[in-house]
Amino acid sequence: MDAGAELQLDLKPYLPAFAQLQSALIEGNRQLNLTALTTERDIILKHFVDSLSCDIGGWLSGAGHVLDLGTGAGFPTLPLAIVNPGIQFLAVDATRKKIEYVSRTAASLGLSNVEVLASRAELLGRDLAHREQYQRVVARAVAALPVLAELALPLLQIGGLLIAQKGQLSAEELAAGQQAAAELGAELFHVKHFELPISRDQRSVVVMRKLSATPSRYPRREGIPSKQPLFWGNEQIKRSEDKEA
Ligand SMILES: C[S@@+](CC[C@H](N)C(=O)[O-])C[C@H]1O[C@@H](n2cnc3c(N)ncnc32)[C@H](O)[C@@H]1O
Repeated sequence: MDAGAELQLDLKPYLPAFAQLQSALIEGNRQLNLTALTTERDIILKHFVDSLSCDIGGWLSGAGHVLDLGTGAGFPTLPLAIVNPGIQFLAVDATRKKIEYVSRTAASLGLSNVEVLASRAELLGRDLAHREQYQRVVARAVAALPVLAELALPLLQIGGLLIAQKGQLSAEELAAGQQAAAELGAELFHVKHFELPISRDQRSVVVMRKLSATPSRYPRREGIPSKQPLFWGNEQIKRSEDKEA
């Protein structure tokens, strides 16, 4: 079974770049402990193919600038940048050593469409150079939906889309995410549940669309969105983390 074909992608022209990315990740992991996934199969399926599934609905088409919030070791940015040379990606993470790794790896792959920034979403969301500047924000496995909504939606232009990649998603989390989106000037636009090719792991992509300017009181200061999530109790967060563990 061709995992790319299941996502309706012809990955053949990009295989050399993905092989190089895999070597960089294995090497980077030795020094920096970047990922728990270390077998070739897991890296290809659960990092590369999973990252590419971010665009399973074609939501990146027409986007010039995409911000990847909480990119970690460069996911989904690096796989997406390989297959979308016409889109400019800004990979953001709070952890500097991860961002330095992403920067080195993008340079070694010759990906001129990747820029990086070590910062927290709560700071960028209050910085006019970034607030309401992006056509798309992507985020894979970063936070519960209501938390992610507060971190990401202030960064979107009106009409822009947040594309959130999740593992299993409860109805409770989705409902809280929908309420948070409304509070922040957005709507729940689309939810797609699917299985990863080959491994058949459950995945969901949640898309929110920005409808109006986010009220200036959001995002709240660093750490508050995850400590006191909008419309979502700490007990619920704990249960959702237990389920993902
Ligand atoms: C579980 S990792 C996921 C990394 C990557 N997206 C992936 O799918 O492999 C979550 C990442 O989000 C980053 N992060 C969490 N909260 C953040 C915030 N408020 N601002 C910036 N980065 C954040 C963390 O540093 C971490 O690297």
